[in-house]
Amino acid sequence: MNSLGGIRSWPANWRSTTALMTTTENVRKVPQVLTVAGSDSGAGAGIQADLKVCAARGVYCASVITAVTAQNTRGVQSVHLLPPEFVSEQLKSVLSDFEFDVVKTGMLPSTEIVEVLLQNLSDFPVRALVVDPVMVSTSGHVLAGSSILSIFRERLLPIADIITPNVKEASALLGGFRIETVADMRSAAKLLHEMGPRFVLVKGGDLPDSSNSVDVYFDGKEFHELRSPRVATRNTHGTGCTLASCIAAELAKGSSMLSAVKVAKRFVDNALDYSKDIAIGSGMQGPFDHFFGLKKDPQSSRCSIFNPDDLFLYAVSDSRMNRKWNRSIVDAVKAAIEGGATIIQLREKEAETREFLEEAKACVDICRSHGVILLINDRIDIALACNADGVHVGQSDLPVDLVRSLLGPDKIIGVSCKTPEQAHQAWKDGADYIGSGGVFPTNTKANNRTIGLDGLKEVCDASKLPVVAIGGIGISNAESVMQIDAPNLKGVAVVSALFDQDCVLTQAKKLHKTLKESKREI
Ligand SMILES: Cc1ncc(COP(=O)(O)OP(=O)(O)O)c(N)n1
Ligand SMILES: Cc1ncsc1CCOP(=O)(O)O
Repeated sequence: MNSLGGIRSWPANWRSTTALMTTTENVRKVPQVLTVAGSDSGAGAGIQADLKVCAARGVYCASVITAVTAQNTRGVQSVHLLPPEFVSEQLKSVLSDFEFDVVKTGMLPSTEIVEVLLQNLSDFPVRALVVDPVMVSTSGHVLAGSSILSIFRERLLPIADIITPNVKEASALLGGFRIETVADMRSAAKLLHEMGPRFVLVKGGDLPDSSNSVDVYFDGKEFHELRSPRVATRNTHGTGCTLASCIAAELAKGSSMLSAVKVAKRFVDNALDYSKDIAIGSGMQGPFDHFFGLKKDPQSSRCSIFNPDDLFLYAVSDSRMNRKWNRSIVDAVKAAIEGGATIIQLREKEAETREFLEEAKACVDICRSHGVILLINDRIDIALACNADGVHVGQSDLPVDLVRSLLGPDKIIGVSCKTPEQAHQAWKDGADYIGSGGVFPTNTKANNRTIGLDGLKEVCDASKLPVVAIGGIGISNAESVMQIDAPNLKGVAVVSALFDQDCVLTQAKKLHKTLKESKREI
């Protein structure tokens, strides 16, 4: 928090000071979040959603209730505000006892309740504050009126680490600022940032006419547009609370802010997708299932953190090239990420196991701090030992179904496929994506049959999984790959175009720009 005192070392000391540390022998400190929000009797949003999200993400969550709503899938029938003194009693009770890593706020329905929250946060400082400025329910019911706007602007936002308004809330906080486009969202994020929060996430789910939902993240210097395909479902009640409490949970576990936001967005997207057909209640806004990640059905619930758009610029490392250019894997990976790589694979064919493990661990740290996925080529043992996000295997490596049983439901598995039959098998065996190529001739992999753009298209057409193209791809031909007519082709995987180059950072930036200018964007 910015000015209420307490620990103010974000983000440099964040990892080292939080979460999971053993305080004395046999005592384990569990990451802890406090949610200060309203109760939803239908349990899709509010306190109930926050508790479920934290449980699903492995974080303890305590709850201070500000209001009780009579609410179901048809809407909000009635709201009962708790007396501010009693909200204060609850706050004192838990803040004086627990060591919260993060406080997350939801429905703060009156100025008096915001006042008691501010007073208690001043008395009991916490490390981070996530503010979801809840104002109107999904069904259109006002949950916090315009009277709270000035205390939000003047006193709550300045001490928030991140605020997560939707476009209507952002507009209200900015006195009616019109937000109709992603460009408007960027302007709004900038103006909100000037009010004092360290990070701003403006959620664009309510913007019309886009097949993607775009959220705009601003850290005071840089913007990130986080896109995901819209899920056609009535079960969207509670998405805002879920996103904010997942951010809080990930921060409590030690994530950087960008990583927490990316994981939270994927969590919401995957929960919506998993739950799109469930039927709870008879109204227009159904709840979704926060515990999809715990289900064991291999086809539907595996990839709790995998977003196919991450395949956009897939950087595959190569030890020979790093040696040739005299740089470490870690430096190469860092430069690739800084240049725009959206996923990293360590493909170190000649590395000694022990040395590879140490390098892989360092790369995991870098990737986590940037919110970028890291996969290991072929080596299931290294992937498990360094807790990578998953593996990429070929047709002559361990079979995918066995890899899945070794890695469990949450890890990402990619598999190389040159034919429609292999693509179908990969899906049946529980892979998350396929890599298809060599699209063009390459010197990086010996004796590798080239399948061309036509072969790639055939594989994409047959694949139920997202596809990334590989083999001989670089700045000069990336556009021709992205322009093949295949909606599941999500990006390109490259080795030499990034790593057999003088400057990885420059090449990654150029390739990222080329891909963005070609047909598909994330
Ligand atoms: C994204 C991606 N696609 C394909 C490959 C090739 O993997 P594989 O067939 O296992 O060959 P090797 O990489 O082991 O030579 C890949 N690595 N990444
Ligand atoms: C690993 C792999 N699998 C198919 S082609 C290939 C090599 C890709 O390397 P480059 O991007 O340098 O052509």
